[in-house]
Amino acid sequence: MLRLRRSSSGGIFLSEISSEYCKRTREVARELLKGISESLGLEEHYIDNALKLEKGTQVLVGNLYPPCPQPQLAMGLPPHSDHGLLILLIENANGGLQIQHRGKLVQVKSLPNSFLVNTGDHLEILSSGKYKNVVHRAIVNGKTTRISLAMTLAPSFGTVVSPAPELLNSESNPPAYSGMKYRDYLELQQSNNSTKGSAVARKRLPITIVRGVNHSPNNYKLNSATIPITRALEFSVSDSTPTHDSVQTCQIFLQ
Ligand SMILES: O=C(O)CCC(=O)C(=O)O
Ligand SMILES: [Fe+2]
Repeated sequence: MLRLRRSSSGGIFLSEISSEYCKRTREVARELLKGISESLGLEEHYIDNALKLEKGTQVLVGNLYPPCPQPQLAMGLPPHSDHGLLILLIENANGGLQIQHRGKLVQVKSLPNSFLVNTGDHLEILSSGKYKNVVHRAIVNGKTTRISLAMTLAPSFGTVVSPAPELLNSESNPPAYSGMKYRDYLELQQSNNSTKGSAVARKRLPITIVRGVNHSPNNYKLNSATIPITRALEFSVSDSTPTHDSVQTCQIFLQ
C-alpha cells in the first residue's frame, strides 16, 4: 500500500507518488532481471551487477490519448522500441497498445491489475540479441480517453552497455552490437527527432539499436542526421500515419 503525504491544499505530491511508484516498480523489474539473467545461463545478479542497477536510471512516462474523431487517420504513438532494459506498463483502458509479432502489429489484451512488460533496446544489446526489443505503437480510439504509464528501468547515464562477453563466441556469436554509454544512446535517439517539445518529439526514428562491429565511439556524430555506422533495426513496419495532435506525453527521469 502506498502511504503518501498530502500537500496543504489536500492534493498528493506528484513527486512523492512518482518516486514511490518508481521505487516499487524498480524492485519488480530487478526481480524479473534475475530470472532473465538465469535464462541466459548467467548468474542471477549478472545484469544487476554488470549494469550497476543499484544506481540505475528510471524513466516514468505518462501518455494521454484523448478520444479522436477519426481514429483511423491518426496514431497515438508511432511504432518504436523503448530504450532501457525492461518497461512496465499500466493502462486505464484496454486496447490501445499494439506490438509487432511475426512482422505484424497485433493488439495486446492486458490482464486486469497487471503490468505489461516489454523488453527494451538495452536488453537486446546486453543479451547479444537473445532477447529482442519489442516494437510497439499506440493507437487512438473515438470514444474514450486512454492513459498509460510506462516505467523504464535502465542503467545510469554513464554506464556503457555492451553484449555480455559470456554470451559471445568469436565464431558462432560474434559481437553484433557496439558498447555505448546510456547517455550517448539517448542523445543519439534524440538527435534523430526532428521536432521537439510536443508529442511528435517522442516519434523515434527506427534507428534504435546501434549495431556494427566497426563501431568505435568516435566515429559517429551526435546531432547529425546521418549516422553512417548505424544500421537501422530491421523494422518491417513503416508507418507514416500522423500523430494525433492532442496526444500528450510527459517523461520524468529519475537517477
Ligand atoms: O500507451 C501505450 O500503450 C504505449 C506507450 C509507449 O509506448 C511509451 O510510452 O513508450
Ligand atoms: Fe514505448
